[in-house]
Amino acid sequence: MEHQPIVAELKGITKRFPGIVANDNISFQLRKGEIHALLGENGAGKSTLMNILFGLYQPDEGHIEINGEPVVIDGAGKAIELRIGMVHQHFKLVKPFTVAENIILGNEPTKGIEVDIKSANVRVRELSDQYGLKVDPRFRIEDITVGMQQRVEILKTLYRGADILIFDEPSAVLTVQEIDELMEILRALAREGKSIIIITHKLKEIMALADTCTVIRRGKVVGSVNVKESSERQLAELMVGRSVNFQVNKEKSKPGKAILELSGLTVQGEHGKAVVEDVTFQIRAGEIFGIAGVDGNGQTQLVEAITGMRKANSGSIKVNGKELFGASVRNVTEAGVSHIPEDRHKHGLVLDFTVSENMVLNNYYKEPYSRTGILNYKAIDDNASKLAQQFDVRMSSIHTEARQLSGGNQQKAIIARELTRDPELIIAVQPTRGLDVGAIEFVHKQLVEARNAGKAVLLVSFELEELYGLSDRLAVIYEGRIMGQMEADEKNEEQIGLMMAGNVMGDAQRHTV
Ligand SMILES: Nc1ncnc2c1ncn2[C@@H]1O[C@H](COP(=O)(O)OP(=O)(O)OP(=O)(O)O)[C@@H](O)[C@H]1O
Repeated sequence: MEHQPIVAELKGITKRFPGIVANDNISFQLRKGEIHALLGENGAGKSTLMNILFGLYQPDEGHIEINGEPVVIDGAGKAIELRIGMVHQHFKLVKPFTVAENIILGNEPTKGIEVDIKSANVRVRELSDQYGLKVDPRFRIEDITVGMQQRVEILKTLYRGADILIFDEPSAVLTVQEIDELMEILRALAREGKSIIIITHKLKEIMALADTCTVIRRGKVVGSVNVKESSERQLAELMVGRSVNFQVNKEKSKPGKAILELSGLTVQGEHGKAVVEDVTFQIRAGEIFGIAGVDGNGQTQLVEAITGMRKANSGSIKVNGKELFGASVRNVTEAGVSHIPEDRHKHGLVLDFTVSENMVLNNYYKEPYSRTGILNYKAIDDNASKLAQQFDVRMSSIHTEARQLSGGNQQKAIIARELTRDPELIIAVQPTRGLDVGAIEFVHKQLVEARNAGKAVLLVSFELEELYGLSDRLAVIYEGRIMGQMEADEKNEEQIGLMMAGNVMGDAQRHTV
Protein backbone atom coordinates (compact mmCIF):
# COMPACT_ATOMS: atom_id res chain seq x y z
CA MET A 1 0.00 0.00 0.00
CA GLU A 2 2.94 2.37 0.67
CA HIS A 3 3.28 3.17 -3.03
CA GLN A 4 -0.31 4.39 -3.27
CA PRO A 5 -0.99 8.12 -2.81
CA ILE A 6 -2.43 9.37 0.49
CA VAL A 7 -6.04 10.45 -0.08
CA ALA A 8 -6.89 11.55 3.44
CA GLU A 9 -4.69 12.58 6.31
CA LEU A 10 -5.70 13.60 9.80
CA LYS A 11 -2.94 15.57 11.53
CA GLY A 12 -2.74 16.04 15.28
CA ILE A 13 -6.50 15.86 15.85
CA THR A 14 -7.67 16.62 19.38
CA LYS A 15 -11.30 16.64 20.42
CA ARG A 16 -12.51 17.31 23.93
CA PHE A 17 -15.93 16.79 25.44
CA PRO A 18 -16.73 18.04 28.92
CA GLY A 19 -14.62 15.95 31.23
CA ILE A 20 -12.97 13.79 28.56
CA VAL A 21 -10.40 13.98 25.77
CA ALA A 22 -12.01 11.74 23.15
CA ASN A 23 -9.20 12.21 20.59
CA ASP A 24 -5.75 13.17 21.81
CA ASN A 25 -3.37 14.36 19.09
CA ILE A 26 -4.37 11.65 16.61
CA SER A 27 -2.67 11.31 13.25
CA PHE A 28 -4.01 8.95 10.63
CA GLN A 29 -3.31 8.30 6.95
CA LEU A 30 -5.54 6.66 4.37
CA ARG A 31 -4.21 5.56 0.99
CA LYS A 32 -5.97 5.06 -2.32
CA GLY A 33 -7.54 1.61 -2.72
CA GLU A 34 -6.80 0.71 0.88
CA ILE A 35 -9.07 -0.96 3.42
CA HIS A 36 -8.02 0.56 6.72
CA ALA A 37 -9.45 -0.82 9.96
CA LEU A 38 -9.86 1.34 13.03
CA LEU A 39 -9.68 -0.69 16.21
CA GLY A 40 -9.96 0.31 19.85
CA GLU A 41 -11.71 -0.37 23.12
CA ASN A 42 -15.23 0.86 23.74
CA GLY A 43 -14.98 4.59 24.19
CA ALA A 44 -11.46 4.82 22.73
CA GLY A 45 -12.59 7.58 20.35
CA LYS A 46 -13.11 5.84 16.99
CA SER A 47 -16.57 7.18 16.15
CA THR A 48 -15.55 10.65 17.28
CA LEU A 49 -12.56 10.61 14.91
CA MET A 50 -14.67 9.46 11.99
CA ASN A 51 -17.38 12.00 12.77
CA ILE A 52 -14.66 14.63 12.51
CA LEU A 53 -13.57 13.34 9.12
CA PHE A 54 -17.21 13.38 7.99
CA GLY A 55 -17.69 16.95 9.25
CA LEU A 56 -20.13 16.18 12.05
CA TYR A 57 -17.73 17.43 14.74
CA GLN A 58 -15.06 20.07 14.56
CA PRO A 59 -11.66 19.24 16.04
CA ASP A 60 -10.35 21.49 18.83
CA GLU A 61 -6.85 21.10 17.45
CA GLY A 62 -5.26 19.66 14.33
CA HIS A 63 -6.36 19.63 10.72
CA ILE A 64 -7.35 17.42 7.80
CA GLU A 65 -5.85 17.12 4.33
CA ILE A 66 -7.68 15.59 1.41
CA ASN A 67 -5.50 14.66 -1.57
CA GLY A 68 -2.73 16.72 -0.02
CA GLU A 69 -4.81 19.89 0.35
CA PRO A 70 -5.71 21.28 3.80
CA VAL A 71 -9.50 21.43 4.18
CA VAL A 72 -12.08 22.50 6.72
CA ILE A 73 -14.96 20.01 6.81
CA ASP A 74 -17.68 21.97 8.53
CA GLY A 75 -20.59 19.65 7.82
CA ALA A 76 -21.70 16.51 5.99
CA GLY A 77 -22.41 18.62 2.90
CA LYS A 78 -18.77 19.66 2.73
CA ALA A 79 -17.65 16.05 3.29
CA ILE A 80 -19.80 14.89 0.38
CA GLU A 81 -18.39 17.70 -1.77
CA LEU A 82 -14.93 16.34 -0.91
CA ARG A 83 -16.11 12.88 -1.98
CA ILE A 84 -16.30 11.43 1.51
CA GLY A 85 -19.23 9.16 2.37
CA MET A 86 -20.25 7.55 5.64
CA VAL A 87 -22.37 4.49 6.33
CA HIS A 88 -23.63 4.83 9.90
CA GLN A 89 -24.68 2.01 12.17
CA HIS A 90 -28.20 3.35 12.38
CA PHE A 91 -29.45 3.89 8.87
CA LYS A 92 -30.99 7.13 7.81
CA LEU A 93 -33.51 5.86 5.27
CA VAL A 94 -37.14 6.83 4.69
CA LYS A 95 -39.07 3.56 5.08
CA PRO A 96 -42.06 4.10 2.75
CA PHE A 97 -39.81 5.40 -0.07
CA THR A 98 -38.22 3.21 -2.70
CA VAL A 99 -34.51 2.47 -2.89
CA ALA A 100 -34.00 4.93 -5.75
CA GLU A 101 -36.06 7.65 -4.05
CA ASN A 102 -33.91 7.32 -0.93
CA ILE A 103 -30.71 7.43 -2.88
CA ILE A 104 -31.55 10.59 -4.77
CA LEU A 105 -33.14 12.33 -1.77
CA GLY A 106 -31.75 15.86 -1.60
CA ASN A 107 -29.91 15.32 -4.86
CA GLU A 108 -32.74 14.64 -7.30
CA PRO A 109 -32.09 14.55 -11.05
CA THR A 110 -34.72 16.64 -12.80
CA LYS A 111 -36.33 16.80 -16.20
CA GLY A 112 -37.79 20.27 -16.47
CA ILE A 113 -39.36 20.70 -13.03
CA GLU A 114 -40.18 16.99 -12.62
CA VAL A 115 -38.00 14.63 -10.64
CA ASP A 116 -36.59 12.20 -13.17
CA ILE A 117 -37.09 8.91 -11.33
CA LYS A 118 -36.49 6.88 -14.51
CA SER A 119 -32.94 8.09 -14.97
CA ALA A 120 -32.38 7.71 -11.21
CA ASN A 121 -33.45 4.06 -11.47
CA VAL A 122 -31.05 3.51 -14.35
CA ARG A 123 -28.11 5.15 -12.57
CA VAL A 124 -28.76 3.26 -9.32
CA ARG A 125 -28.93 -0.02 -11.19
CA GLU A 126 -25.65 0.75 -12.99
CA LEU A 127 -23.88 1.45 -9.71
CA SER A 128 -25.40 -1.61 -8.09
CA ASP A 129 -24.14 -3.81 -10.94
CA GLN A 130 -20.69 -2.23 -10.97
CA TYR A 131 -20.01 -3.13 -7.34
CA GLY A 132 -22.07 -6.31 -7.10
CA LEU A 133 -24.60 -4.83 -4.68
CA LYS A 134 -27.65 -6.61 -6.09
CA VAL A 135 -30.11 -3.89 -5.12
CA ASP A 136 -33.34 -3.34 -7.04
CA PRO A 137 -33.99 0.43 -7.16
CA ARG A 138 -37.77 -0.03 -7.20
CA PHE A 139 -38.12 -1.89 -3.90
CA ARG A 140 -39.45 -0.11 -0.86
CA ILE A 141 -37.10 0.20 2.12
CA GLU A 142 -39.69 -1.31 4.49
CA ASP A 143 -39.80 -4.46 2.38
CA ILE A 144 -36.07 -5.20 2.24
CA THR A 145 -33.69 -6.82 4.74
CA VAL A 146 -31.30 -4.93 6.98
CA GLY A 147 -28.38 -6.13 4.86
CA MET A 148 -30.01 -4.74 1.75
CA GLN A 149 -30.75 -1.44 3.52
CA GLN A 150 -27.09 -1.16 4.32
CA ARG A 151 -26.27 -1.63 0.65
CA VAL A 152 -28.69 1.18 -0.15
CA GLU A 153 -26.66 3.38 2.20
CA ILE A 154 -23.51 2.34 0.35
CA LEU A 155 -25.14 3.14 -2.99
CA LYS A 156 -26.19 6.52 -1.66
CA THR A 157 -22.57 7.44 -0.97
CA LEU A 158 -21.48 6.14 -4.38
CA TYR A 159 -24.27 8.01 -6.14
CA ARG A 160 -22.92 11.20 -4.60
CA GLY A 161 -19.48 10.38 -5.93
CA ALA A 162 -17.72 9.19 -2.75
CA ASP A 163 -14.13 8.01 -3.16
CA ILE A 164 -13.53 7.68 0.57
CA LEU A 165 -16.05 5.52 2.40
CA ILE A 166 -16.30 5.30 6.18
CA PHE A 167 -18.14 2.37 7.78
CA ASP A 168 -19.05 2.44 11.48
CA GLU A 169 -19.30 -1.17 12.70
CA PRO A 170 -21.10 -2.32 9.56
CA SER A 171 -21.22 -6.00 10.44
CA ALA A 172 -22.81 -5.50 13.87
CA VAL A 173 -26.29 -5.48 12.35
CA LEU A 174 -25.76 -8.24 9.78
CA THR A 175 -26.32 -11.99 9.65
CA VAL A 176 -23.37 -14.30 9.07
CA GLN A 177 -24.15 -14.64 5.38
CA GLU A 178 -24.69 -10.92 4.95
CA ILE A 179 -21.28 -10.31 6.52
CA ASP A 180 -19.63 -12.46 3.84
CA GLU A 181 -21.47 -10.51 1.18
CA LEU A 182 -20.44 -7.20 2.72
CA MET A 183 -16.79 -8.29 2.75
CA GLU A 184 -17.02 -9.07 -0.96
CA ILE A 185 -18.54 -5.66 -1.62
CA LEU A 186 -15.82 -3.87 0.35
CA ARG A 187 -13.15 -5.76 -1.59
CA ALA A 188 -14.83 -4.82 -4.88
CA LEU A 189 -14.95 -1.17 -3.84
CA ALA A 190 -11.25 -1.19 -2.95
CA ARG A 191 -10.35 -2.92 -6.23
CA GLU A 192 -12.10 -0.11 -8.08
CA GLY A 193 -9.88 2.39 -6.30
CA LYS A 194 -12.17 3.46 -3.46
CA SER A 195 -10.49 3.98 -0.09
CA ILE A 196 -12.23 2.49 2.91
CA ILE A 197 -12.11 3.03 6.64
CA ILE A 198 -13.92 0.45 8.71
CA ILE A 199 -14.54 0.61 12.43
CA THR A 200 -14.95 -2.91 13.75
CA HIS A 201 -14.44 -4.95 16.91
CA LYS A 202 -14.21 -8.20 15.00
CA LEU A 203 -10.60 -9.21 14.72
CA LYS A 204 -11.35 -12.01 12.26
CA GLU A 205 -12.91 -9.48 9.94
CA ILE A 206 -9.83 -7.27 10.13
CA MET A 207 -7.54 -10.20 9.39
CA ALA A 208 -9.66 -11.28 6.41
CA LEU A 209 -10.22 -7.87 4.94
CA ALA A 210 -8.00 -5.01 5.95
CA ASP A 211 -4.61 -3.93 4.63
CA THR A 212 -3.79 -1.69 7.58
CA CYS A 213 -5.12 -1.46 11.12
CA THR A 214 -4.75 1.62 13.28
CA VAL A 215 -5.26 0.98 16.97
CA ILE A 216 -6.51 3.65 19.38
CA ARG A 217 -6.37 3.39 23.15
CA ARG A 218 -7.98 6.03 25.38
CA GLY A 219 -7.97 8.66 22.65
CA LYS A 220 -4.38 8.08 21.46
CA VAL A 221 -2.98 6.11 18.54
CA VAL A 222 -0.92 3.22 19.88
CA GLY A 223 0.08 1.81 16.52
CA SER A 224 -0.66 1.38 12.86
CA VAL A 225 0.13 -2.13 11.65
CA ASN A 226 0.34 -3.99 8.41
CA VAL A 227 -2.36 -6.61 8.91
CA LYS A 228 -0.52 -9.30 6.93
CA GLU A 229 2.33 -9.13 9.42
CA SER A 230 0.08 -9.25 12.47
CA SER A 231 -2.32 -11.65 14.19
CA GLU A 232 -5.61 -11.50 16.08
CA ARG A 233 -3.77 -11.97 19.34
CA GLN A 234 -1.31 -9.15 18.63
CA LEU A 235 -4.06 -6.76 17.62
CA ALA A 236 -6.04 -7.56 20.77
CA GLU A 237 -3.02 -7.01 22.95
CA LEU A 238 -2.12 -3.75 21.29
CA MET A 239 -5.66 -2.58 21.84
CA VAL A 240 -6.27 -3.44 25.48
CA GLY A 241 -2.65 -3.42 26.68
CA ARG A 242 -2.77 -6.97 28.07
CA SER A 243 -3.29 -10.44 26.69
CA VAL A 244 -6.90 -11.44 26.08
CA ASN A 245 -8.40 -14.85 26.66
CA PHE A 246 -10.62 -15.71 23.69
CA GLN A 247 -11.87 -18.94 25.26
CA VAL A 248 -14.71 -19.15 27.77
CA ASN A 249 -13.57 -21.10 30.84
CA LYS A 250 -16.30 -22.93 32.64
CA GLU A 251 -16.82 -26.06 34.71
CA LYS A 252 -19.57 -28.52 33.87
CA SER A 253 -22.93 -27.15 34.98
CA LYS A 254 -24.79 -28.42 38.02
CA PRO A 255 -28.35 -27.59 37.11
CA GLY A 256 -30.95 -27.28 39.88
CA LYS A 257 -34.70 -26.78 39.72
CA ALA A 258 -36.53 -25.49 36.64
CA ILE A 259 -36.63 -21.70 36.57
CA LEU A 260 -38.12 -20.96 33.16
CA GLU A 261 -40.74 -23.37 31.83
CA LEU A 262 -42.24 -22.68 28.43
CA SER A 263 -44.95 -24.93 27.21
CA GLY A 264 -46.73 -24.77 23.86
CA LEU A 265 -45.95 -21.08 23.53
CA THR A 266 -47.40 -19.63 20.34
CA VAL A 267 -47.21 -16.05 19.16
CA GLN A 268 -48.89 -14.73 16.06
CA GLY A 269 -47.29 -12.10 13.88
CA GLU A 270 -48.95 -9.18 12.13
CA HIS A 271 -50.42 -11.28 9.35
CA GLY A 272 -51.96 -13.89 11.64
CA LYS A 273 -49.20 -16.42 10.90
CA ALA A 274 -47.47 -17.98 13.90
CA VAL A 275 -44.00 -16.45 14.34
CA VAL A 276 -43.39 -18.56 17.46
CA GLU A 277 -45.08 -21.94 17.29
CA ASP A 278 -45.64 -24.43 20.05
CA VAL A 279 -42.35 -23.74 21.78
CA THR A 280 -41.61 -25.90 24.78
CA PHE A 281 -38.40 -25.95 26.81
CA GLN A 282 -37.09 -25.58 30.33
CA ILE A 283 -34.10 -23.77 31.72
CA ARG A 284 -32.88 -24.81 35.11
CA ALA A 285 -31.06 -22.90 37.78
CA GLY A 286 -27.33 -22.96 37.10
CA GLU A 287 -27.46 -23.47 33.36
CA ILE A 288 -26.99 -21.36 30.25
CA PHE A 289 -29.44 -22.30 27.54
CA GLY A 290 -28.60 -20.96 24.10
CA ILE A 291 -30.94 -20.36 21.19
CA ALA A 292 -29.24 -20.93 17.86
CA GLY A 293 -30.81 -19.84 14.63
CA VAL A 294 -30.56 -17.49 11.71
CA ASP A 295 -31.79 -14.01 12.60
CA GLY A 296 -35.49 -13.50 11.93
CA ASN A 297 -36.71 -16.99 12.87
CA GLY A 298 -38.82 -15.89 15.81
CA GLN A 299 -36.09 -15.18 18.37
CA THR A 300 -37.20 -11.56 18.83
CA GLN A 301 -40.87 -12.46 19.29
CA LEU A 302 -40.03 -15.33 21.64
CA VAL A 303 -38.06 -13.03 23.93
CA GLU A 304 -40.69 -10.30 23.69
CA ALA A 305 -43.38 -12.77 24.73
CA ILE A 306 -41.41 -14.01 27.74
CA THR A 307 -40.55 -10.50 28.92
CA GLY A 308 -44.13 -9.20 28.59
CA MET A 309 -43.33 -6.85 25.72
CA ARG A 310 -45.60 -8.75 23.34
CA LYS A 311 -48.77 -10.71 23.92
CA ALA A 312 -48.50 -14.43 23.28
CA ASN A 313 -51.55 -16.17 21.85
CA SER A 314 -51.44 -19.44 23.73
CA GLY A 315 -49.28 -21.61 25.92
CA SER A 316 -47.68 -21.13 29.27
CA ILE A 317 -44.70 -19.11 30.56
CA LYS A 318 -43.69 -20.00 34.08
CA VAL A 319 -40.86 -18.43 36.04
CA ASN A 320 -40.12 -20.15 39.32
CA GLY A 321 -43.48 -21.87 39.12
CA LYS A 322 -45.41 -18.61 38.65
CA GLU A 323 -47.55 -18.28 35.52
CA LEU A 324 -46.59 -15.14 33.59
CA PHE A 325 -48.72 -15.58 30.49
CA GLY A 326 -50.22 -12.15 29.77
CA ALA A 327 -48.20 -10.45 32.51
CA SER A 328 -46.90 -6.89 32.09
CA VAL A 329 -43.23 -6.05 31.69
CA ARG A 330 -43.12 -4.82 35.26
CA ASN A 331 -44.71 -8.02 36.57
CA VAL A 332 -42.15 -10.08 34.69
CA THR A 333 -39.33 -7.96 36.08
CA GLU A 334 -40.75 -8.32 39.58
CA ALA A 335 -40.82 -12.09 39.11
CA GLY A 336 -37.02 -11.99 38.90
CA VAL A 337 -36.34 -11.68 35.19
CA SER A 338 -33.48 -9.55 33.87
CA HIS A 339 -33.35 -8.61 30.22
CA ILE A 340 -30.42 -7.48 28.11
CA PRO A 341 -32.43 -6.46 25.05
CA GLU A 342 -31.67 -6.73 21.38
CA ASP A 343 -32.25 -3.04 20.72
CA ARG A 344 -30.48 -1.10 23.44
CA HIS A 345 -31.70 2.27 22.20
CA LYS A 346 -35.36 1.36 22.17
CA HIS A 347 -35.64 -0.93 25.15
CA GLY A 348 -32.45 -0.86 27.17
CA LEU A 349 -31.89 2.78 27.96
CA VAL A 350 -33.70 6.08 28.09
CA LEU A 351 -31.17 8.05 26.08
CA ASP A 352 -32.17 11.44 27.51
CA PHE A 353 -31.71 10.23 31.09
CA THR A 354 -28.36 10.26 32.84
CA VAL A 355 -26.35 7.09 33.32
CA SER A 356 -27.19 7.27 36.99
CA GLU A 357 -30.93 7.32 36.29
CA ASN A 358 -30.65 4.56 33.72
CA MET A 359 -29.01 2.29 36.26
CA VAL A 360 -32.20 2.21 38.35
CA LEU A 361 -34.79 2.12 35.57
CA ASN A 362 -36.43 -1.03 36.93
CA ASN A 363 -36.20 -0.36 40.65
CA TYR A 364 -36.12 3.41 41.23
CA TYR A 365 -39.43 3.13 43.11
CA LYS A 366 -37.94 0.82 45.69
CA GLU A 367 -35.74 1.29 48.75
CA PRO A 368 -33.10 2.65 49.02
CA TYR A 369 -33.65 4.64 45.78
CA SER A 370 -37.05 5.88 46.82
CA ARG A 371 -38.52 6.46 50.25
CA THR A 372 -42.13 7.49 50.78
CA GLY A 373 -42.26 8.50 47.15
CA ILE A 374 -39.17 10.72 47.26
CA LEU A 375 -36.12 9.84 45.22
CA ASN A 376 -32.87 9.44 47.11
CA TYR A 377 -30.33 10.79 44.62
CA LYS A 378 -27.36 9.96 46.80
CA ALA A 379 -28.29 6.25 46.78
CA ILE A 380 -29.00 6.36 43.04
CA ASP A 381 -25.61 7.97 42.32
CA ASP A 382 -23.72 5.64 44.66
CA ASN A 383 -25.25 2.68 42.86
CA ALA A 384 -24.20 4.06 39.45
CA SER A 385 -20.64 4.79 40.58
CA LYS A 386 -20.29 1.29 41.96
CA LEU A 387 -21.63 -0.40 38.83
CA ALA A 388 -19.59 1.79 36.48
CA GLN A 389 -16.46 0.82 38.30
CA GLN A 390 -17.30 -2.85 38.54
CA PHE A 391 -18.22 -3.13 34.85
CA ASP A 392 -15.70 -0.59 33.55
CA VAL A 393 -18.32 1.67 31.98
CA ARG A 394 -16.26 4.55 30.62
CA MET A 395 -17.73 8.05 30.46
CA SER A 396 -16.94 11.50 31.72
CA SER A 397 -19.42 11.31 34.63
CA ILE A 398 -22.40 9.28 35.87
CA HIS A 399 -24.45 12.41 35.21
CA THR A 400 -23.72 12.23 31.49
CA GLU A 401 -26.80 11.54 29.36
CA ALA A 402 -26.82 7.95 28.14
CA ARG A 403 -26.84 9.14 24.52
CA GLN A 404 -23.36 10.66 24.97
CA LEU A 405 -21.84 7.29 25.83
CA SER A 406 -20.05 5.33 23.15
CA GLY A 407 -22.11 2.42 21.81
CA GLY A 408 -20.13 -0.22 23.66
CA ASN A 409 -20.34 1.63 26.95
CA GLN A 410 -24.11 1.93 26.59
CA GLN A 411 -24.20 -1.84 26.26
CA LYS A 412 -21.94 -2.30 29.29
CA ALA A 413 -24.22 -0.02 31.33
CA ILE A 414 -27.25 -2.19 30.53
CA ILE A 415 -25.36 -5.38 31.33
CA ALA A 416 -24.19 -3.92 34.63
CA ARG A 417 -27.75 -3.02 35.62
CA GLU A 418 -29.32 -6.29 34.55
CA LEU A 419 -26.74 -8.66 36.01
CA THR A 420 -26.62 -7.01 39.40
CA ARG A 421 -30.36 -7.00 40.12
CA ASP A 422 -30.05 -10.49 41.60
CA PRO A 423 -32.43 -12.03 39.07
CA GLU A 424 -33.56 -15.67 38.88
CA LEU A 425 -33.53 -15.64 35.09
CA ILE A 426 -31.29 -13.59 32.82
CA ILE A 427 -32.42 -13.18 29.22
CA ALA A 428 -29.41 -12.03 27.24
CA VAL A 429 -29.95 -11.16 23.59
CA GLN A 430 -26.71 -10.63 21.73
CA PRO A 431 -25.11 -9.45 24.96
CA THR A 432 -21.72 -8.71 23.44
CA ARG A 433 -22.83 -6.89 20.30
CA GLY A 434 -20.66 -3.81 19.85
CA LEU A 435 -18.24 -4.73 22.63
CA ASP A 436 -14.46 -4.82 22.30
CA VAL A 437 -12.69 -8.14 22.85
CA GLY A 438 -11.61 -7.22 26.36
CA ALA A 439 -15.19 -6.34 27.33
CA ILE A 440 -16.48 -9.52 25.68
CA GLU A 441 -14.13 -11.58 27.81
CA PHE A 442 -15.42 -9.76 30.91
CA VAL A 443 -19.12 -10.15 30.05
CA HIS A 444 -18.70 -13.84 29.28
CA LYS A 445 -17.09 -14.30 32.65
CA GLN A 446 -19.93 -12.47 34.36
CA LEU A 447 -22.55 -14.65 32.67
CA VAL A 448 -20.70 -17.81 33.68
CA GLU A 449 -20.40 -16.53 37.25
CA ALA A 450 -24.12 -15.77 37.33
CA ARG A 451 -24.80 -19.30 36.14
CA ASN A 452 -22.41 -20.72 38.74
CA ALA A 453 -24.30 -18.75 41.36
CA GLY A 454 -27.47 -20.61 40.36
CA LYS A 455 -29.08 -18.22 37.90
CA ALA A 456 -30.81 -19.51 34.78
CA VAL A 457 -29.61 -17.84 31.59
CA LEU A 458 -31.38 -17.70 28.24
CA LEU A 459 -28.86 -16.66 25.62
CA VAL A 460 -29.80 -15.57 22.10
CA SER A 461 -26.77 -15.00 19.91
CA PHE A 462 -25.87 -15.16 16.26
CA GLU A 463 -22.21 -15.72 17.04
CA LEU A 464 -21.85 -19.47 16.98
CA GLU A 465 -18.55 -19.35 18.84
CA GLU A 466 -20.23 -17.43 21.64
CA LEU A 467 -23.14 -19.87 21.72
CA TYR A 468 -20.88 -22.93 21.94
CA GLY A 469 -18.52 -21.27 24.37
CA LEU A 470 -21.16 -20.12 26.84
CA SER A 471 -24.12 -22.48 26.58
CA ASP A 472 -24.57 -25.73 28.46
CA ARG A 473 -27.49 -26.75 26.28
CA LEU A 474 -28.83 -25.40 23.01
CA ALA A 475 -32.10 -25.30 21.12
CA VAL A 476 -32.26 -24.51 17.44
CA ILE A 477 -35.10 -22.31 16.25
CA TYR A 478 -36.30 -22.25 12.66
CA GLU A 479 -39.40 -20.41 11.44
CA GLY A 480 -40.61 -20.07 14.99
CA ARG A 481 -40.31 -23.75 15.87
CA ILE A 482 -37.77 -25.56 17.99
CA MET A 483 -36.05 -28.06 15.72
CA GLY A 484 -34.19 -29.86 18.47
CA GLN A 485 -32.38 -29.48 21.78
CA MET A 486 -28.94 -30.81 22.61
CA GLU A 487 -25.74 -30.44 24.60
CA ALA A 488 -23.78 -27.41 23.44
CA ASP A 489 -20.93 -29.49 22.18
CA GLU A 490 -18.92 -28.74 19.05
CA LYS A 491 -19.46 -32.33 17.96
CA ASN A 492 -23.10 -31.37 17.38
CA GLU A 493 -22.05 -28.48 15.15
CA GLU A 494 -22.99 -30.11 11.87
CA GLN A 495 -26.36 -31.19 13.19
CA ILE A 496 -27.02 -27.71 14.51
CA GLY A 497 -26.11 -26.18 11.15
CA LEU A 498 -28.56 -28.48 9.39
CA MET A 499 -31.33 -27.66 11.83
CA MET A 500 -30.69 -23.94 11.48
CA ALA A 501 -31.48 -24.44 7.80
CA GLY A 502 -34.76 -26.16 8.64
CA ASN A 503 -33.83 -29.86 8.72
CA VAL A 504 -35.49 -31.87 11.44
CA MET A 505 -33.30 -33.98 13.70
CA GLY A 506 -33.53 -37.78 13.40
CA ASP A 507 -35.74 -39.49 16.00
CA ALA A 508 -32.83 -41.33 17.57
CA GLN A 509 -31.06 -38.07 18.38
CA ARG A 510 -34.19 -36.26 19.38
CA HIS A 511 -34.36 -38.27 22.59
CA THR A 512 -30.75 -37.95 23.62
CA VAL A 513 -31.08 -34.72 25.61
N1 LIG B 1 -21.35 14.29 22.01
C1 LIG B 1 -20.63 13.86 23.05
N2 LIG B 1 -20.67 14.50 24.24
C2 LIG B 1 -19.94 14.07 25.29
N3 LIG B 1 -19.12 13.01 25.25
C3 LIG B 1 -19.04 12.33 24.09
C4 LIG B 1 -19.79 12.72 22.94
N4 LIG B 1 -19.50 11.85 21.94
C5 LIG B 1 -18.61 10.97 22.44
N5 LIG B 1 -18.32 11.26 23.74
C6 LIG B 1 -17.36 10.56 24.60
O1 LIG B 1 -16.13 10.46 23.91
C7 LIG B 1 -15.52 9.18 24.16
C8 LIG B 1 -15.24 8.48 22.84
O2 LIG B 1 -16.47 8.03 22.28
P1 LIG B 1 -16.57 7.32 20.86
O3 LIG B 1 -18.02 7.13 20.57
O4 LIG B 1 -15.76 8.05 19.88
O5 LIG B 1 -15.89 5.90 21.19
P2 LIG B 1 -15.75 4.59 20.28
O6 LIG B 1 -14.30 4.27 20.23
O7 LIG B 1 -16.43 4.80 18.99
O8 LIG B 1 -16.49 3.50 21.18
P3 LIG B 1 -17.40 2.18 20.84
O9 LIG B 1 -16.49 1.11 20.42
O10 LIG B 1 -18.02 1.85 22.18
O11 LIG B 1 -18.41 2.60 19.83
C9 LIG B 1 -16.48 8.43 25.07
O12 LIG B 1 -16.03 8.57 26.39
C10 LIG B 1 -17.80 9.13 24.89
O13 LIG B 1 -18.60 9.04 26.05
